[in-house]
Amino acid sequence: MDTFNVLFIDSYDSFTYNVVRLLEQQKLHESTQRIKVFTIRNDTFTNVSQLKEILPVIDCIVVGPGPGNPLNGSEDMGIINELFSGSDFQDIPILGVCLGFQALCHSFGADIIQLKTIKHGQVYDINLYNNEDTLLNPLFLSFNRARSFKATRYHSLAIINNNKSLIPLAYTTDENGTVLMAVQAAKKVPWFGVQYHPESCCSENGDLLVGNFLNFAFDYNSKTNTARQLKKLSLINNDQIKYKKILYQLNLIIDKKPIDVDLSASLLANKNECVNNDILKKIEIKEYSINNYDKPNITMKIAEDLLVDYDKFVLASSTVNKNRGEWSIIALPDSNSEVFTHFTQVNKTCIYKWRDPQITKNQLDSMLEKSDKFANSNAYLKVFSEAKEGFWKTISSYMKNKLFAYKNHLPFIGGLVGVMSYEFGNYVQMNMDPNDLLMPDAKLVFINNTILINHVDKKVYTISLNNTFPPQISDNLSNYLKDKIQTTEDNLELSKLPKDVTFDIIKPVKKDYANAFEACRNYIKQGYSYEMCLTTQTKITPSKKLTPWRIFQTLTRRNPAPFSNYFFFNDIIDNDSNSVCLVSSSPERFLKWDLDSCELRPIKGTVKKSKTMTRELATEILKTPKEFGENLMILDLIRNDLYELLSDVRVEEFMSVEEYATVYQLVSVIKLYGMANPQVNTNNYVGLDVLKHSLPPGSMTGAPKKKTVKLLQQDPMLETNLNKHTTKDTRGLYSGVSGYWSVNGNGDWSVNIRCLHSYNGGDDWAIGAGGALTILSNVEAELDEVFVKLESALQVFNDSTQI
Ligand SMILES: C=C(O[C@@H]1C=C(C(=O)O)C=C[C@H]1O)C(=O)O
Ligand SMILES: NC(=O)CC[C@H](N)C(=O)O
Repeated sequence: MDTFNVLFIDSYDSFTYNVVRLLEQQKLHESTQRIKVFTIRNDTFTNVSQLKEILPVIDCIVVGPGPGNPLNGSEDMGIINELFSGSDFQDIPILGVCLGFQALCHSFGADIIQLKTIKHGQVYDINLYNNEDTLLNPLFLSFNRARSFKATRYHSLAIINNNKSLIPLAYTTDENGTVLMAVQAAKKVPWFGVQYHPESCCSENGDLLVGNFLNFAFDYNSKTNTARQLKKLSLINNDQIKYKKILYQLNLIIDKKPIDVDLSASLLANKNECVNNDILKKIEIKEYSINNYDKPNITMKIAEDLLVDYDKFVLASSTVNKNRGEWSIIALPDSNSEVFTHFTQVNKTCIYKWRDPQITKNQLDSMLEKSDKFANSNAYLKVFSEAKEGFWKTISSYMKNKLFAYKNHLPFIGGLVGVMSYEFGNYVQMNMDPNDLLMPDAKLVFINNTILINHVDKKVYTISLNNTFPPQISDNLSNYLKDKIQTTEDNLELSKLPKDVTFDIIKPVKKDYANAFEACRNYIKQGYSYEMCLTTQTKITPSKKLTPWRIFQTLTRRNPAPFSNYFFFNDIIDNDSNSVCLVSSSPERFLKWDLDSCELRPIKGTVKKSKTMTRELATEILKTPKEFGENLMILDLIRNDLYELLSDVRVEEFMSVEEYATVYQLVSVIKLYGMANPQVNTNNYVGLDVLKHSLPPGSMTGAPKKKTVKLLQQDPMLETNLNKHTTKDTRGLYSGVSGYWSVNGNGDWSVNIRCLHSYNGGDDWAIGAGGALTILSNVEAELDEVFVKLESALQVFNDSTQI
């Protein structure tokens, strides 16, 4: 079947694929042609004549939203201004959305202004002009003229229509007065534009609008004898094929290849064959009941009472809620555990075994410095050059023949656990200074032996992938769980750190924050960003070293959270003092996946708890335009990240209020379905692809992601100046993720916030804290919010147990 080809021009926006999917979901009334959207960037071509070449096989063009301003020319717009100003495209239907709309209007001589009151993530009533021009206008066909409809706005700039050749179709009213919301270009030119975002999950009639445009384009192409149509008809078959090929190749420029096409196949194939699977023969699972004691701190008790002498990673829930915090995981690395470390600073990966007696810190350092490729024959050790991209491949090829769908109701039965930094995510650049200390950006350890705790069903499981679960631990555990656990009262001492240790704490400076805040505001005003997550770092140096575990014990008691993680990577025998550590008490799941679906739970919107701040009051505050807009922007951004890969994305919870130890948070839940259906998931994506694709978490960047990450990182007045007291220029593990990828195909990763991290085994620590800035933010309130978040982890170093 022939397709109706839409060329989508993306300006590196974070809402692009919401529009693309909306277009694809529409149907043509007069044709059975399927709508196919080909997406390119505004700078994919260096000039429009290259685009002109393929016009005969394109049925219409959609120019999407994006950061920047048409007045800045090609730097922000690529070929878009040229497209609208040249005469070669006046016979192809074009729809401009937001930035695309502004560029269209600008090409007709309309003025672009900065709105006095800027609107980002705000829902407004859109009204149609009630006059001759709009009554039968194809763009708003079947719209109910008697009433307005709601739509989301994301714009700093607006159009003043002082030009007769632009026909105004819709408007809204706000503090700025009447703001133009939709136009048709001069009557003979088949171009339309909308200032609002029809693709936002809060916009009404988005499908009707884009459907109308596509149907208009179809009619226009069939009824109008344009030069383009004539050229299309005159193309001989071979040329048609040639141009179509070019179009399909263009669509591949934005790389959406899965990390490894075989991953999902091997997972699903193994599902049926697992009875004969060699791996399965070695698996050993024991189940215990814990009816005696059901507090979430059972995880800590097991670790404290039974595992003192063992290396362990803990992914605990210290609060239990439906669908998050139901499970705790204690992962036990041992000499069989492979450790995968990636350093983005030098583009290198190391692989070795956990605490291999033959590997020393010096040896590893010198290899990292010197060799491009090195394998040590005595020890199991590999050091080689690869970029982030390569590291994803390295871990997936390691896991490939270990994956098998088995006991999928258990979240984790063994597999990779670990941490990833902010810098490990997309768009973040590292500027390496040769004198910088090397800090790993991803650390993953393969776990064979696990203790799994289900807080809801009150069950404990011991699981070994290779029949090596330490008998000592399972014996002790079984006795421990059989006896009524005596110490139901928690040891209060642990909610404080030892009295004889003092802490030197360096916090960010208010003035630097105010400067950075102002700089962010300017970027937002100019239309470069809609929301920026500005973050700070606080440095803590203890007078005497405390173990990471001791700090974790206090943190989980002081700030219970569904994602309380403990990672101490003392994986080289003589290197405890240089080890990476993360102790977190995060409320925020980034991404959970199973074989068929993914769940993301971005948090945006924070209110401090206090005696007078009730849940009702917090709910009221959290639904004000400021918090609503903050959350909606990230919600739409996450939809976009998922839609880029697959088509079945649903908002399952819309801005729920959740209560934590020190704050109320506004949370939305977005799910992606259809990964197990090969007809839908034609690229064979698995959860790991979604993780790779959507890091760093949108809630830690702001929107649009690419431009905002760049501004946060490269403008020296922002995070660089604000965090100069920490000497390092990176966010590190803060703003990254930690979690697992189980061999049964499940995964769960939380955002590293409300956490402490150290790169020297705990000699000093950093706490990151930040918040999203929008045009509605106020500097005092934002700084307060940063300190509230900071305090949720920093309170560990206060003497009091009061919250
Ligand atoms: C940046 C932090 O938190 C992020 C920002 C939030 C906000 O702006 O409301 C809420 C949760 C997190 O996504 C932090 O805790 O440091
Ligand atoms: N969402 C957009 O496309 C925004 C367009 C433009 N950068 C503005 O701020 O007005």
